[in-house]
Amino acid sequence: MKKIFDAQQIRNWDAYTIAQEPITSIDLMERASEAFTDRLLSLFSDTDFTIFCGKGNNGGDGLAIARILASMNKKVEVYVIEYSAQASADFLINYDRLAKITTVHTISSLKDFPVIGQNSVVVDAILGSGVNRPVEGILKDVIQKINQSKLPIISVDIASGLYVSQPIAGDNTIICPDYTLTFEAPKLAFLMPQNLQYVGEWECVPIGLSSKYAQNTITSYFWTDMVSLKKRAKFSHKGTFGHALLAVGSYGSIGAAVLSAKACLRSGVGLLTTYIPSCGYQIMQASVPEAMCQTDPAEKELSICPNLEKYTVIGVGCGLGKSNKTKAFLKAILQQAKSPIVLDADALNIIAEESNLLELIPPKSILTPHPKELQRLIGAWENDFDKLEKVKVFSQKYDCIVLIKGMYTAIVLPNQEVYFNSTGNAGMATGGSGDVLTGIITALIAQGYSSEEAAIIGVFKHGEAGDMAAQERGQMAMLPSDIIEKLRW
Ligand SMILES: NC(=O)C1=CN([C@@H]2O[C@H](COP(=O)(O)OP(=O)(O)OC[C@H]3O[C@@H](n4cnc5c(N)ncnc54)[C@H](O)[C@@H]3O)[C@@H](O)[C@H]2O)[C@@H](O)CC1
Ligand SMILES: [K+]
Repeated sequence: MKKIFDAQQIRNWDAYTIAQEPITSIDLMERASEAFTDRLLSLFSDTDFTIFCGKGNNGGDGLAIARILASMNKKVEVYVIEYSAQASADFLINYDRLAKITTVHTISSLKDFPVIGQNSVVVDAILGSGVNRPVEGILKDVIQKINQSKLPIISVDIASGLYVSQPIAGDNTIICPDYTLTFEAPKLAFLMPQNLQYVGEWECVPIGLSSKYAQNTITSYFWTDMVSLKKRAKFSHKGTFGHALLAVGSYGSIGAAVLSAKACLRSGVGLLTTYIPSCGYQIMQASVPEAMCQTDPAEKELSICPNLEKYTVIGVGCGLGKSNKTKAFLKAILQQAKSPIVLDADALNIIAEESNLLELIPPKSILTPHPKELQRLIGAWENDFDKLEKVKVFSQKYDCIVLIKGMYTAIVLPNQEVYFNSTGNAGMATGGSGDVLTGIITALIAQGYSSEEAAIIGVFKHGEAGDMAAQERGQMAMLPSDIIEKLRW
């Protein structure tokens, strides 16, 4: 798990490391530039490099990277953009160091913009995490020219012009990189779908910033790049791992019920009962013999709430449909459930239509909407940051955990913490993936994980299994049932 910091916290992290390690700021810049260059060369070993530098510390990095590349006999052209009379102290030191070994060009107007060789990659070291306003004048012109170059662009730390943790206005001019190699930790901006073109592929390059600072600094944003599981006790029996009820399915959607049940069983649940419309009985018994099966008196839909007393946790929603009988069934479930439940798909659509049901959701329940379902619950949003804020308000108001599903699924907790998930791929954007996730999360709660843990771990393992399935089959061919097959705990 990594913490995600805002621009001010990043500055403080830098300063703390300089004071506590101790290391001079110019040496920290050198360390960052060496780490960047290492990774750059593993991506592009046979190319030339054209480096555009601003005059802050991001530009200072660019100059140091140029010097390191030149010292390795790489062909490097360096351009400093003259948008300001001021420059940072470390920029100036690196300028002098570089000017001793090579020519440093300047760009004062567009006529200074070079013709870049076709074998070159462009390194964007114009503005970094210090950007605080839209670019104008020569900066804007150069960024536009670079974006038009059609050459691979690698941004140092963050694309020039992109804010670390705030939305950008529609007309901002920003570098559109192929790669961002960012220092130490992810930036919130990278995780917002609207910024995709301003990030490209991204990865963190460790530069040894203080781990103590990271531990002691409070943030509400986290990056889940690993999870830890509880050890399964040796002397255990099926009762140790809970008894889950999955109330799922309707005529034509028994497949959703089957997927959620299989995923639940593959995720360590002790006992599973599926509660389905009677039309699904044979299908369920034949395809999931490990699960007990109880049927609703109605043939094609769920209509009556079963006795919930013996269950550790209830997952409800996959393939449910929205008939009036099912609406009444859901209301009864919400009224009778005594502990958190997992709500998916049509359970959420019904709640969105009948907002009086919101108050009935048991505290710490988990809601797993896809984007359309989310919009029905919280209304439209202006941008991804606004969406996040609206979900946070909703989560706190109804004391529930809400997933914003998609690339980097965000798990929003009632305490306002947000966990962005690192696993998963576009091959999972297909009907049935959500049913698998519901099964996984339900199983984790049955085994005694808190709702928060179950959501974070479940989303991570779901994505991890999806990545393995994609590796084997390719994103287009993989099925939700492949995700289940790839689950490993
Ligand atoms: N934070 C860290 O841990 C480290 C940071 N380093 C580098 O330092 C960068 C941050 O350096 P700085 O804080 O100097 O930030 P920048 O290099 O982003 O430059 C900020 C400067 O540009 C000005 N500026 C901001 N927006 C502008 C705009 N739209 N048009 C014109 N001028 C604008 C600001 O007033 C400020 O003077 C990082 O992105 C990274 O590349 C590295 O050297 C290593 C360590
Ligand atoms: K940059």
